[in-house]
Amino acid sequence: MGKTAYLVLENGKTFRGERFGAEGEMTAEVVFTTGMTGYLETLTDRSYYGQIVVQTFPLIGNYGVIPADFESDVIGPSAYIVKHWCQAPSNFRSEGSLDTFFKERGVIGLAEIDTRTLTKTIREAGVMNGIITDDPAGVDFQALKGYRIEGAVKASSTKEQYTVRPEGPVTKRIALLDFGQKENILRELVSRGAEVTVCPCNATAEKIGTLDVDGIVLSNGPGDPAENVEIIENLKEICKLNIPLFGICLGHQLLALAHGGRTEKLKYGHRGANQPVKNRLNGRVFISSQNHGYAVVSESIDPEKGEELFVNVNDGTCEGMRYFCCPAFSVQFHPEACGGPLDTGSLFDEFFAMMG
Ligand SMILES: NC(=O)CC[C@H](N)C(=O)O
Repeated sequence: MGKTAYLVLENGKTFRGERFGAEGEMTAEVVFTTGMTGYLETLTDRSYYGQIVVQTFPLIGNYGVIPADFESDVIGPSAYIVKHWCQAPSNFRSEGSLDTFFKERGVIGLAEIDTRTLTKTIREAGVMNGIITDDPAGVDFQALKGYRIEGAVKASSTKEQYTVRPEGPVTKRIALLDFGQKENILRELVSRGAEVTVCPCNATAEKIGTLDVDGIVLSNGPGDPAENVEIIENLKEICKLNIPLFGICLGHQLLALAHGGRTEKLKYGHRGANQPVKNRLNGRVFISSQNHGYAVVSESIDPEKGEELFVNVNDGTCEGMRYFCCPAFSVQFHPEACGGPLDTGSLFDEFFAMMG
């Protein structure tokens, strides 16, 4: 049995649990994901920077730790909450248990939490901050309420530009702006024969112009999209290069902001592997993998500049845009999946077709 620790939410609600992984205290925004599998992809997704992730699926860790499934070389979430964690994982690819993995990486895990009640609380009251602590009576609620995720993209992006080449012949050259990218975006591009130059988040139009690329991809990433003022200004110039552009998740949000649009924070976001999205051009519905707390307000974009391409079937929020003023389209969900369904992977093919 692990040592007792607590999750205290900013509304005062307290949940008792048992520690695994690293010791210590952690304050962050508490969000839930409904993915039944794919916990390794979730744990290594840097878009969870500054967040404590709650898994609604009650048993996590049963297939152990499989590095080949990682979406980055760091743990994205600040801490991790589950109902049960599996102490005897079994899988031919497994290289260890969650407990050891968390201890090695200094990440706090909390198990035996009533994740159903916790999820309902967040769903009804909206996303809020929380602290994992051994001393629930000593929580400073003012500090807890004041916690904000800041500087997340800069902290997550690569500092140095680097290039990844395909094994076979190079079909296209792509610049990938790394805002905290998931590795599978890179894999999807390289597997289609692209030579991909991964650029730091603040790469300018001038810099991208010198790379002589056929296309530009804007990656996913953490935090409030509107906070990235410098990147949004750069994107306005990048759009003027008139090179085909594909934005994913944070990339989609930043592209909308660069087109004069607005983003809003959703009550509790979309995180999981079964979010239905509808293509407004042909009415087809796809099941998608998602992890976002903000959404583009599609009406805030000048209809002369762009239109909504995908909409969420559950709540009607914007899931994709296409633009008329430059060769660009973007999606809020994850066509690269990992975890989750591969239904929308063909969007990478559409992007390659766009590059000619
Ligand atoms: N996965 C992402 O790119 C997330 C985008 C943004 N940080 C949000 O929460 O909405």
